[in-house]
Amino acid sequence: MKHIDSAPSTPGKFKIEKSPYNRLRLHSSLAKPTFWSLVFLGLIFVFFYRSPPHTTSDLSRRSLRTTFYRDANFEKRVRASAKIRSTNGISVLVTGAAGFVGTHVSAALKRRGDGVVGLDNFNHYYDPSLKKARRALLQRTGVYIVEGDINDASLLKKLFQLVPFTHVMHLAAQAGVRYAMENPRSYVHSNIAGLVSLLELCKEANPQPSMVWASSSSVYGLNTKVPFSERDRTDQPASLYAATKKAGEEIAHTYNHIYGLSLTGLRFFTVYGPWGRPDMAYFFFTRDMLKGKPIPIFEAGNHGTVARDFTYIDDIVKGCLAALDTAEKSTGSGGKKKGPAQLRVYNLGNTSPVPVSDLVSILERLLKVKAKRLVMKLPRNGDVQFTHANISLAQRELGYKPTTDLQTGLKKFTQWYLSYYGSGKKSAR
Ligand SMILES: O=C(O)[C@H]1O[C@H](OP(=O)(O)OP(=O)(O)OC[C@H]2O[C@@H](n3ccc(=O)[nH]c3=O)[C@H](O)[C@@H]2O)[C@H](O)[C@@H](O)[C@H]1O
Repeated sequence: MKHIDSAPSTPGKFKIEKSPYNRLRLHSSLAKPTFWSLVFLGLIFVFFYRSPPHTTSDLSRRSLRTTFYRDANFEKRVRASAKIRSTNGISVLVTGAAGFVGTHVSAALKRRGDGVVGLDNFNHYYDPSLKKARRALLQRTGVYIVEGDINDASLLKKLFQLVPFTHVMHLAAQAGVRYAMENPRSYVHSNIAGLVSLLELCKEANPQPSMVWASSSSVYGLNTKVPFSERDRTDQPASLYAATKKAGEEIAHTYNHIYGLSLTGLRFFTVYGPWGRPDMAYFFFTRDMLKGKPIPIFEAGNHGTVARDFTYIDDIVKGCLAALDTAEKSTGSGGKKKGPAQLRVYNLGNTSPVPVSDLVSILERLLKVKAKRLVMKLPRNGDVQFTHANISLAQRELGYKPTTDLQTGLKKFTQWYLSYYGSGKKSAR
């Protein structure tokens, strides 16, 4: 898997002794604060203003990005994609539309006659050819995906000028709990800076759209009270990914409070299914089992079971659409709040956790191969031992009712996997 950002920028590696400024510091007490101010400003620059991809091709793509949307064809495509074809239909900007959940949600909205415009930066966190294949799939249903980043304020502004979106389905994010230790800045870039960039546009828009966005089951972190309820504590994240999603929930509170934006966060529980994410365990277990490679299965201390409340994509899509359909209008306009607005958070899980070893047994039966199980200790890099959703709030307020068990869902996934990659030669990266 290629990484978004391989440029080293670890502040700990900053070798202050070798700096020429060091000598100046010894000779002038006046220079001391200046030197440290420079170091401080430098660090701020490195952490907050440098966007993750920095290759030459990325830079040229960025300059293209700022101009391509002045093209009349671009405007025509966006408007056509945003066209509402049903009575009471809504007009939705879907961020992360070439992602796993984004593709399924966009297709479902389009199918029922809503206007949908996609936005995706097609980054290289996992194989972008899968994202392009999802884009082709959506193109056939009439959904156009604009290639761009949620941090690109002028692009967002342009899209809001072209289409008075009633709703934003915000699914663009840096996902994955373990990768956060490799590339922490990409999480800040997408899940915090990107979210704020989008909320800034939403708050300025007239009319303001209602936003539904992807939070995560990982916000429950080290919480041990099961099943996880929205009322439980979420102040002990076990990964930076979880921390950025939790920060997103607090940021949502602020924009709701100050600007009257209607905001709904959905805590997804380990979503799986066809067209899924190759970085997730069920996906790469399938790939590696078919190749005869060993698969690492985590267990907690004292041979404790590691389990997940795996949730099938179609159930998640129903939850997303229900959240959009029950979202009240934002109350502000042009950056001004006119009254209190809706602020919601829901668990979208399956309510039946399954041990990871059972998931592997199901895959063995479906793929007709014996897994080479490599049982190992749960690494301390962000994983939690189990997740289990209490979904009564979503049931009551969204009519959310998951109907797909893991066996059925994985059957659909493996059928898709084998038809997309074949059983061996062309396998997922
Ligand atoms: O609900 C979420 O909010 C998150 O769900 C997903 O995270 P997780 O639930 O951790 O899924 P995933 O990596 O597939 O690991 C599944 C299981 O396999 C175990 N696991 C994993 C890797 C491995 O090599 N071995 C192993 O046993 C592992 O310990 C775990 O028990 C999304 O990736 C994340 O973006 C976020 O959306």
